[in-house]
Amino acid sequence: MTESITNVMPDTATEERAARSHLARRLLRNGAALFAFIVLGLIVLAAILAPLLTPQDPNFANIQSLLSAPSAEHPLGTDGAGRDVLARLLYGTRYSLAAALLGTAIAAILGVVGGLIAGYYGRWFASVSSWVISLIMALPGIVVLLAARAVLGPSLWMAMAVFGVLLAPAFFRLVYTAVVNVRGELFVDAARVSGVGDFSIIGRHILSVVRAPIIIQFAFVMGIAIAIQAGLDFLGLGDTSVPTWGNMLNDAFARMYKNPVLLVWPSVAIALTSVALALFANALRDELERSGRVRVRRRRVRGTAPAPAVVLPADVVVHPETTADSREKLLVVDSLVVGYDQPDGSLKQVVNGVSLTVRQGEVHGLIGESGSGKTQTAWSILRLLPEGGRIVGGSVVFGGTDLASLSDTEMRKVRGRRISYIPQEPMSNLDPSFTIGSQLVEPMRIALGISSADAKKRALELLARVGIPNPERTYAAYPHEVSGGMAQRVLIAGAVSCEPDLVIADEPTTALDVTVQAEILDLLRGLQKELGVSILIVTHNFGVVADLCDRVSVMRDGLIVETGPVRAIFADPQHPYTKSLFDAILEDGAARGHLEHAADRHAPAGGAAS
Ligand SMILES: Nc1ncnc2c1ncn2[C@@H]1O[C@H](COP(=O)(O)OP(=O)(O)OP(=O)(O)O)[C@@H](O)[C@H]1O
Repeated sequence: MTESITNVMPDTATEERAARSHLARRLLRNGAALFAFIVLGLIVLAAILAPLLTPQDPNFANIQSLLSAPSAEHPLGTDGAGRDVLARLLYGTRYSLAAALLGTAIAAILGVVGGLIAGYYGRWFASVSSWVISLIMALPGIVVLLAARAVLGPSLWMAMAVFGVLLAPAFFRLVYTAVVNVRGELFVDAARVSGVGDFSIIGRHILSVVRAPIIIQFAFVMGIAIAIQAGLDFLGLGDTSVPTWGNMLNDAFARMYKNPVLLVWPSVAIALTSVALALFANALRDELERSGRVRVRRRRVRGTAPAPAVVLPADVVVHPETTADSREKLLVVDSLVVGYDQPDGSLKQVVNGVSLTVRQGEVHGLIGESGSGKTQTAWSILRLLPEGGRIVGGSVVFGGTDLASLSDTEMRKVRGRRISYIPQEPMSNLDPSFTIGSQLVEPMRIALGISSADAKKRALELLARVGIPNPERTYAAYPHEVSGGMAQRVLIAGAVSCEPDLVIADEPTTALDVTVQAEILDLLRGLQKELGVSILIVTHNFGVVADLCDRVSVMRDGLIVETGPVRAIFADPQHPYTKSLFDAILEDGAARGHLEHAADRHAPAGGAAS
C-alpha cells in the first residue's frame, strides 16, 4: 500500500496552505490592517516627499509673520517663531520617524541577537545576558535619558540610541523565550544531525519561528518610541534645532491660548502614527495566530514498560560468528559510559559500559526495553547528547577516528555526511516552516557542495527511489501535507542523500501503523542492499531485528547483555533477559520456532520487547 498525498488531513492542510500563502492578502482584507497600511503609507510618503510637498524651510523664522492664519504661502499658517507649520509638520514626520526607527532598530538588533544567542546556546551567556537585561529593566529610563543628555548634549539621535538600549529587553525576552521553546524541537535536532551549522540553524529554522513576533514587537516598540521621543522634545529635553513633532508640540503649548490649532497638527500626526502601528501589529498577530492554530507540533510521550524480572549476570553473552566475517570494522564502540550531571552534583549514569562493533555493510540491531539506554548510545555516537549529558568513559571509533577527539567543526562534517540519522518521529523532525524539497536540498548543498539545481535533481530522484508517487508534488509540499509514512520516506531519502557510510535509525517504524511499518522496513532493506551502507537500528521489536539485521546486541539497564549473529541468538538465546524478551513475544502468539534465515525474513514487525 502506498500512502497518497491527498489522504492526509485535507481540511487542515488546505486551511494552513491558505493561511500561509495568503497572509498579505488576508491582511489587506482586514479593515484595521488596511487602514493602518494606508495611514502608514501616507505618512512615509509625506516624510520622503517633504521637499517636494512644500518649498518652505522648516527652520526659517519670519518674525514679521508670527502666528499668521493659513494662506496660500503658508497653508497651515505659521508658528510662534514665524516658521511655516506645514513644512515643520512634513519635515517633522521625517525626523520623528527616523529617530523612532533608529531607537527601535537598536533595541531590536541588541535584543534579537542577544536573545538568539542566549536562547540557542544557553549556558554562561544566557546567565550573563539575563543579568544585564534585568539590570537595564531596573534602570529608571527617564533618569538615564536625562543623564545621557547632560553628558552627551541635546542630540535627538543620541537620545534615541540610549532609548534603544533601554528597550532592548522587550526584544530579548520575547526572542529568548521563543528560541528556548523551539531549540528543543526535533526538527532542530534533525538539522544538526544532518551536519547543518549553528548559524544556518539559527538563521533558517529558529529565526523563521521568531520572525513574526519580532515584526509585531517592532511595530509596538516603534509606536512607543514615537511617543517617547515626542514627549522628550515636548518637555524641552530634545534638540530644539531639529523640526520634530515633539518640538512642534512644545512650541504650540507655549502659544496655546493665542493659537490652540497649532497643537492639533503634531498631536494628530503622533496619534495617527502610533494608532496605525498598533493596529498593524494587532492585525498581524491575529492573522498569524489563525495560521498558527492549525500548525500542530507533535512530541512523543514516552511510556516506560516494566522490566521483566530476571537476574542479571555480570558477563555479556557473546555468540561466536558462524562464518568468519572479513568485512572491515566501521564503528567500534568500546566501554561507552554516558551520564547526566544532576543538580546535586552527582552523575546519573544511563549507559554503563556499552561495547559494540558494526562492520561495513552490516545491519546491526540494538534491542532492549524502553529506558535501557539504546537512544543514549545512538546519540553518543553522533555526539549529540542533550544538555547535561556527556560521555564519561570509553571510546567511539568510527572509520579509524575516535569521534571524541574531533572538534565540533570536524564532527559536523561527520554528521549527515558520513553518519546520518533516521528518527522515530518523522513529523517532528521536519521543520513545518519549510517545504520538504528545501529541507532535502539544504544538507546536500552543505555536505556535498553541489549547486541548488543539482541538489534539487538529486532530491527528486531520491524521493522517487524511496517510493514517493509524485516526487515533484511532495518536493513542493510542506510537512503537514504528507502522511507519517511519507514523512519517514522523506527522512530516509534525506539520510541517504549524502552517501553516508553509516545510518543510525532510531526506532524508525515505531510511530507508524503496521502496514506502513512493513513498507518502511522493505525500503530500508532495499536501500541497504543497493547502497551497501551499514545500519545501526535501534528498536524494541524483535520482528524488526529478524526482518533486517545481521547481528543484534541486546541491551538492558545501560549494558549489552548478549550479542551475536541474529540467527544464533534467535536459535539459542543464552541470557535470561534475552529469553524473557522472547517469552514476552510468545505469550500472545504462536511460537515462531527456530529462525532459519533471519535476514531473509520479510515479515512485518512482530512482538515488542517492551
Ligand atoms: N536528559 C536526561 N537526564 C537524565 N536522564 C536521562 C535523560 N534522558 C534520558 N535519560 C535516561 O536515560 C535512560 C536511557 O534512556 P534512552 O532514551 O536511551 O532509552 P531507550 O532505551 O532508547 O528507550 P526508548 O525505547 O523509550 O527510547 C532512561 O532511564 C532515561 O530516563
